Amino acid sequence: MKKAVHFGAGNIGRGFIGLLLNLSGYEIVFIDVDQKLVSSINSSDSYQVKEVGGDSEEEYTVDNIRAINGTNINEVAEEIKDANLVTTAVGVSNLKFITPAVVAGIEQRLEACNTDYLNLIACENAVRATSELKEQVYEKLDTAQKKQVEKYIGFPDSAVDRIVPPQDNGGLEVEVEPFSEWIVDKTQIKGPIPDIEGMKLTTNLLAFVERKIFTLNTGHAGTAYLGYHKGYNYIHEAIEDQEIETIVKNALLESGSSLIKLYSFDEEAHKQYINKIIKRFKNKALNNSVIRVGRDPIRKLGPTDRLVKPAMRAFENGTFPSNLCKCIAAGLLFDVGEDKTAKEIQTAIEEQGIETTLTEITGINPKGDVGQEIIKKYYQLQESK
Ligand SMILES: NC(=O)C1=CN([C@@H]2O[C@H](COP(=O)(O)OP(=O)(O)OC[C@H]3O[C@@H](n4cnc5c(N)ncnc54)[C@H](O)[C@@H]3O)[C@@H](O)[C@H]2O)C=CC1
Ligand SMILES: O=P(O)(O)OC[C@H]1O[C@](O)(CO)[C@@H](O)[C@@H]1O
Repeated sequence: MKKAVHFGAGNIGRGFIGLLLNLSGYEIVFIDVDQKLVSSINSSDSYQVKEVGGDSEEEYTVDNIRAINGTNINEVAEEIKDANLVTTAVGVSNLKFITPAVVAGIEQRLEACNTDYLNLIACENAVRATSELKEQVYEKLDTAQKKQVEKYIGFPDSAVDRIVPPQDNGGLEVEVEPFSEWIVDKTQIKGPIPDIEGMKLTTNLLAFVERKIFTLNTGHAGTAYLGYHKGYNYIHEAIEDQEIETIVKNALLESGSSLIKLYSFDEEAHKQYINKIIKRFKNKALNNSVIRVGRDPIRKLGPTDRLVKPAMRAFENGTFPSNLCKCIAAGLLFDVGEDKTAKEIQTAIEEQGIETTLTEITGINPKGDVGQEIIKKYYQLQESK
């Protein structure tokens, strides 16, 4: 049986990548730092994945699973030594923490003269997350090792699209939306293409990953921040608010204006793509909380992330991003007490004011047209609270 080592046994790990690997006949070794989760996987033969909120609600059993605590680097390396595939869904900022185990696993393969091809695919919400992991891994390898790795080990980038909210059942079962899309860069795969059900291949990954992140994630973050501001608990409630739906839809059209130009997308097809995403946000069965979707606003309001990058691109391409500016302004007002970076933003605003904070978080010049618009919207939203 083929073996996949998957880092991150959370929502996407169990509810999407784990499911596809199981459907494709892989044994899955989950690596996680949450010991409770590790023990729970090891004491279960299987778990259920349920599609909710669609026309047909499929249910799947994922079996052939076991788990290892990610802090046991040697044990993880032993598994990578003879694995057929390595995948991750740990959160892009955690990739640096799995690098030591990945490097140790690669070293073990090299020492064992294992020349079977291996591909490592990061399934994270970021443009070129696998390339980021590859860079971190390469920093730790010497020239001879890198030469071998270049021959046998691929680091394909990918785009992952499936909404899987946090689960509150206390077990391993995961409820997911029916839609899913996993697109992998074919040009970066080493050796034969892994046969994975539901994994699509492309030679133009950047177009797909940017289309996904600067539409779905842009819209999700905007809905979360505007929804939180208006006192909604869930994404589906927020997007049913006509005012929020209009702002989010227009923000996606602003973002889309550059995507259409950059990647020659068909304008009508892109509008349909936006409409379908807004419909997915309306899935009541997911109970996706605005606090979770908006989590970590410092990352989500970063210069290359889902709101600021499309806003600046739209502006540079001649579309004024007033709706994206409103979403960014709402993000700066996301004062969720238990969210570490939301708190940091609020403290920065209190201590040094909105202008300096805006530049620090987003890289946007507060005196420029976009900066001025965000600040104006920030004060308007603050007053309307
Ligand atoms: N949930 C969703 O709807 C989607 C999530 N994503 C992306 O997938 C990734 C994972 O997201 P979720 O599954 O929602 O998060 P999650 O928080 O449910 O799962 C992440 C898991 O990774 C584990 N983890 C963290 N650091 C680790 C480490 N150093 N070693 C091993 N395990 C570690 C955590 O303990 C947790 O179990 C993120 O990059 C997210 O942006 C992408 C598309 C959709
Ligand atoms: O980006 P994060 O904080 O990991 O959150 C998970 C993400 O998963 C999604 O729900 C679906 O891709 C996003 O909208 C959300 O931002």
